[in-house]
Amino acid sequence: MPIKVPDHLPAKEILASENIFVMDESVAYHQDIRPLRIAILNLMPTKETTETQLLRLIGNTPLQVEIVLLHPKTHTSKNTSAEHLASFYQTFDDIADQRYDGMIITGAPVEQMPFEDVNYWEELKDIMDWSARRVTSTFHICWGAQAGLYHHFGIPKVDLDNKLFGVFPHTLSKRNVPLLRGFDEMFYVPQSRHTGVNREDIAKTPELEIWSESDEAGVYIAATSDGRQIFVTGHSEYDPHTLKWEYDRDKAKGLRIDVPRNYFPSNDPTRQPLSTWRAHANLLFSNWLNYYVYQQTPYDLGAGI
Ligand SMILES: CC(=O)SCCNC(=O)CCNC(=O)[C@H](O)C(C)(C)COP(=O)(O)OP(=O)(O)OC[C@H]1O[C@@H](n2cnc3c(N)ncnc32)[C@H](O)[C@@H]1OP(=O)(O)O
Ligand SMILES: N[C@@H](CCO)C(=O)O
Repeated sequence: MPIKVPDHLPAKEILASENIFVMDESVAYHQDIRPLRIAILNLMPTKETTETQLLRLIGNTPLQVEIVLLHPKTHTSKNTSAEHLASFYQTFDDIADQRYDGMIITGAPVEQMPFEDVNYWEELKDIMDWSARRVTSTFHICWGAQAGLYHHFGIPKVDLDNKLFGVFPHTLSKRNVPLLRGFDEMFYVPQSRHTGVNREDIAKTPELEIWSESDEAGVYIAATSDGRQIFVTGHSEYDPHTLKWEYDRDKAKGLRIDVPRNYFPSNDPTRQPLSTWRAHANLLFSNWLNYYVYQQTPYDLGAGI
């Protein structure tokens, strides 16, 4: 939450230059409070795991948040039961006439096929177009970020020579960005993908800025300068054991898979991995909810965006 200070206090300028959020008394006086409405488009096959991971991070805020879970109606889920979807999920048709304060579009294990071969691609394009008009800020994760960069800006995804798999050091590429408030100069992020997006393609797109990247893992966060569209290539939401689960799964299937980098103590897969990214993940989501959703969204959603 912001620090509220008298309008002309000298410290205000210093704190603002340090990327600390300071709010004028006059703004604070006029700020109304209501629960935030967040839609999560869950494209993962492991839906219940992803729900838990995202809700854990979204729940780490003093703000009240109302969640609607969405799944694509043009895809029949193999790994999630129809009962679970019927009990807890809606589809885009149910909410298309509404506005939301925030939206999260998750990753999906379809990165190695062309976007157009994904059976819910047409539906996803409609949802992404709607999000640009009707959602204050949309947070895209991994394949969701690749899909958003491709659909909104024509940026292609590219195959990597080897799966990018492990926990990698990342740095800040732009200072004074509210999403990165409180971040360390270097922080860790799990990455688990066979594809990526070329830095040059993002850098030459006038609407986009690069906010964080990694020597080994490439661009981590790109966004429109107003933060209404945020694209995050890694999986900060992953639990401590998620990469181990993916590694064991692929080993059991006889697939060629390297030990995830910088993950197991001494790179020994028989040892228990430790989370080194949880603090940054919590900060990333609480900054997004606060600065790009709560502080930006109109009190009366019907009247705004
Ligand atoms: C790059 C990123 O975004 S990383 C995020 C993705 N990561 C993950 O999904 C990790 C967890 N997933 C997994 O471990 C595996 O997908 C498993 C174990 C759940 C299932 O694997 P498999 O049995 O090999 O594949 P399966 O045939 O069930 O398809 C897996 C998923 O791919 C997706 N998929 C496959 N083909 C298509 C297609 N043509 N169109 C759309 N989705 C497709 C679906 O989401 C499907 O699962 P769902 O029907 O339950 O939604
Ligand atoms: N993180 C995913 C990548 C596949 O898209 C997995 O390992 O299943």
